[in-house]
Amino acid sequence: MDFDVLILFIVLAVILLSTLGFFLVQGGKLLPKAKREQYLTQRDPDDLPSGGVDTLPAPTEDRPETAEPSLGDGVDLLEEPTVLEPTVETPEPVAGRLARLRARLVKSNNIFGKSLLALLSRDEIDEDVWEEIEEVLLMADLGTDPTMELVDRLRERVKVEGTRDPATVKSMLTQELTDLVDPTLDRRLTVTAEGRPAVIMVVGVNGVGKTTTVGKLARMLVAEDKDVLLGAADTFRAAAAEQLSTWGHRVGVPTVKSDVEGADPASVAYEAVDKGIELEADVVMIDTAGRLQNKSNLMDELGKVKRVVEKKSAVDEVLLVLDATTGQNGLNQAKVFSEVVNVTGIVLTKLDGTARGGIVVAIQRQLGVPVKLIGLGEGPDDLAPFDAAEFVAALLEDH
Ligand SMILES: Nc1nc2c(ncn2[C@@H]2O[C@H](COP(=O)(O)OP(=O)(O)OP(=O)(O)O)[C@@H](O)[C@H]2O)c(=O)[nH]1
Repeated sequence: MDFDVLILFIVLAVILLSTLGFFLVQGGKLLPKAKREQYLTQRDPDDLPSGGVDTLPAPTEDRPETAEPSLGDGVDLLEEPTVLEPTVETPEPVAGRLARLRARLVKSNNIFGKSLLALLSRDEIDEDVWEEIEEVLLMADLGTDPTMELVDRLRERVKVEGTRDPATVKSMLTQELTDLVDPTLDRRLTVTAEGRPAVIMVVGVNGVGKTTTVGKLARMLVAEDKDVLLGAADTFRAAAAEQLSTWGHRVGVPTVKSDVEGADPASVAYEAVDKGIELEADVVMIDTAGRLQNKSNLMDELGKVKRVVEKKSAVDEVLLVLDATTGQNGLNQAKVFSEVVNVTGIVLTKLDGTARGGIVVAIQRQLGVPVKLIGLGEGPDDLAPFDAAEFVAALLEDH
């Protein structure tokens, strides 16, 4: 009898232990599985791999619980560590930046203004002189139509006013060039949005200065007391995300990035905007990888980045970064990028290294999109809002 009770007891114990074991294993899987499903349903259906770019892997089962469950595996939010606080820099105020940087513009572009002034001050302006004037304007990348228009206007005025005195010539040129550059265009950046962060995407071909521009612009916004968040959607170049977060750290701005090389840029951009909304940032700025405008798969990928972000928030600005030293080639880039992502403003970089300032006019004419910012050096505060009158004054400044 005792033996039977013992057998019964052992059988019951075995059943109890195996049931417990079953639930323990399930319990270990349930939470991550639920999390993974939640993660997958949060992804955009459009957010599929394309052109050799991988989607971010879903969280693995042994992924530790974190305070940021909404971020996919491989996407980190780099909160500014407190140890960096003492080294956080105070960027230069935006007002008066172009005045400080004007010497650079004068140095690189003054030859253009000087030649024009000299030619127009000649005692006699014959056809050869007008041809020379045309040449100077074309060399400065003003573009054919604006050059012809300007020469016609100048011819008319010289005929009517008939004066060669340098001060008058200068004021005439200032007026005509300023009209061409168009002071009436709205060049303000949209950096506020109602009830959500303003979203700025930065696009362009390789090496034009996109990441540098995002970094410099973050500094400008911080100087205006904006809370900024950066999204490193340039997942193609290994060092780009690091480069961007370094810019962010310098002014105490967090960066959302992926630690998976070649991760889906649309995912990173989406997570950045998501995090920006959660943190109630004023502005989210998304850096994208450089891509040639004739690579259709890469241009499609860029379109997708914007579309995926738009599932979360409107995109307020798409800034196309153009390298001023590449001259007319920038026009082709601008055309194609505009078709894909509806460019709202141009950032013209490296104007410190070229006498081709006329490209400002050519681009605006061709695209109907204003130049909003200009880059005048590699330094952290060498980016300035573009101002038509200041720009022309710098072109014609004596020195
Ligand atoms: N002189 C000068 N150099 C600049 C300016 N803006 C950017 N640069 C330099 O241009 C180089 C390329 O800049 P990046 O910001 O890495 O360019 P990117 O477009 O992000 O490059 P990819 O990601 O490879 O496409 C760097 O050496 C910058 O310092 C500028 O206004 N003037």
